[in-house]
Amino acid sequence: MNQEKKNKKPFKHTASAKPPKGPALLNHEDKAGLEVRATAAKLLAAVVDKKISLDGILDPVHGNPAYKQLNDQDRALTRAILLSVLRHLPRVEAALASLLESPLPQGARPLHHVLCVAAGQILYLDIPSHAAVDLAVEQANRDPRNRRFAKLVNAVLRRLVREKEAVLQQIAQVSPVPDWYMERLSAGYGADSARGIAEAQLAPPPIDLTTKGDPEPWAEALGARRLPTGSLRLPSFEGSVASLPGFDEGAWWVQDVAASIPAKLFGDIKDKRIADLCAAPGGKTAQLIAAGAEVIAVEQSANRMARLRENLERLGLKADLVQGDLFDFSPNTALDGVLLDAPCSSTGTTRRHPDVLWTKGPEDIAKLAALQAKMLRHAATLVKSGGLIVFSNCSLDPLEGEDLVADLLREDPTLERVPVDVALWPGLEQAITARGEFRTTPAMLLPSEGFSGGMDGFFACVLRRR
Ligand SMILES: C[S@@+](CC[C@H](N)C(=O)[O-])C[C@H]1O[C@@H](n2cnc3c(N)ncnc32)[C@H](O)[C@@H]1O
Repeated sequence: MNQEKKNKKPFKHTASAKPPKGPALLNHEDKAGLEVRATAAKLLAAVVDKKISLDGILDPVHGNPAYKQLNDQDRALTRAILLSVLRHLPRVEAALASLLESPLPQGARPLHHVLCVAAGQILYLDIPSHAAVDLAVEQANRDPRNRRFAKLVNAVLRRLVREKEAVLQQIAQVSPVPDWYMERLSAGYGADSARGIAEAQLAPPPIDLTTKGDPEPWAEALGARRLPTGSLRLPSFEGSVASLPGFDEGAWWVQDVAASIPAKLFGDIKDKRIADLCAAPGGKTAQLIAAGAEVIAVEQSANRMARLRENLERLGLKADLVQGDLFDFSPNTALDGVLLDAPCSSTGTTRRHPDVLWTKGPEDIAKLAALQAKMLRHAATLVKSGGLIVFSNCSLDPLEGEDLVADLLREDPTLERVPVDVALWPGLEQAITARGEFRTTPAMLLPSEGFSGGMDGFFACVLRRR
């Protein structure tokens, strides 16, 4: 018993264990593997220490140079490692802490990142553990800042490999999200639901499609699951969606099931004039056009407007495109409807963007909520009497949704809420609040045979100008 306890002692920073490999001549595969891990550690630092968004870093054109110089296969591996580490970061850190006798020295962030990248692979990815350990030790050896810790890296990671199952059980008790975020989730949803949402967002999201016309034939052609909104969920799939039937002919586009809800809230919009004020990359614009509306798509970013244009071209859909700030947009005649799918903290999309929880904080949420309230006030001036305003975003925070709308309705008596009719949304009753607003979370939509569950966190509601 004593002996066993002794063996389980956490490692000191000076721990001596099996000597790590010194700098050695690496074969081609090892070299590539090392480059991937070094890049992953560097990019992890950019996200958690410099608060740079992963989308920007991994952009194939404007992204990080170290990432851009990798081949496609190595980029995919780097991305998979980063997503996995960021998704599970509090638990990865807890696993490492349980194996260390004392915390790493304050300035040892490069070492922290090397260890996290390796531990994330060992715990959560289907990558041979010995490769993760050997490459991390080699990485430490090659970096003068980390060299003196190479033995520690070797010892800690080897023990993590040996004790993986026990460690996984132990860290399952640790909150999977940062404390600030768990506090906000708990305040908004109650402790139990908050925990459910935090666990649900650990699952990588499935791919959902919205079809231009009848989804039924495409459900069959793609072997997809039909969701309550009419969206299609692909079975587990690796590769490019561009290779699937229907892509080239523009029969569908990728859109999370939750993101497909706001545009549907207008009801029948055939021949109505609707402005989509935050339009790119255009998923909701496409839905509005496909439903028969005459659409004006407003988008501030030139790059994102170019993407929207490309997307509409592939889909064979036409809108009036206005590139500019929505605050400068005022059409000659009042509109039948306006969709404001506003820029937000994106906390509802952490299944695919786990970096959000490390690059954003409560102060960003407050700032974004204030901007959205200003946008919504402007949006409301653009519709005629009786016209509808659909407001939505992909945040889970009530400050950016329920609270903001309640404040606006209190201050502007010319607006009223049009409650969503639960009877029209069979299968999604759980997502409609007592006030008649949509509130989806990653913990909603149960899995069915062969298909995963879940949906992005979204807020959506309908307002009418009296
Ligand atoms: C959440 S995204 C919209 C997603 C889009 N509705 C869709 O379904 O594909 C928000 C968009 O608003 C744009 N945006 C932000 N501020 C804006 C402004 N002041 N005027 C117009 N567009 C803006 C951003 O560039 C971004 O493309």
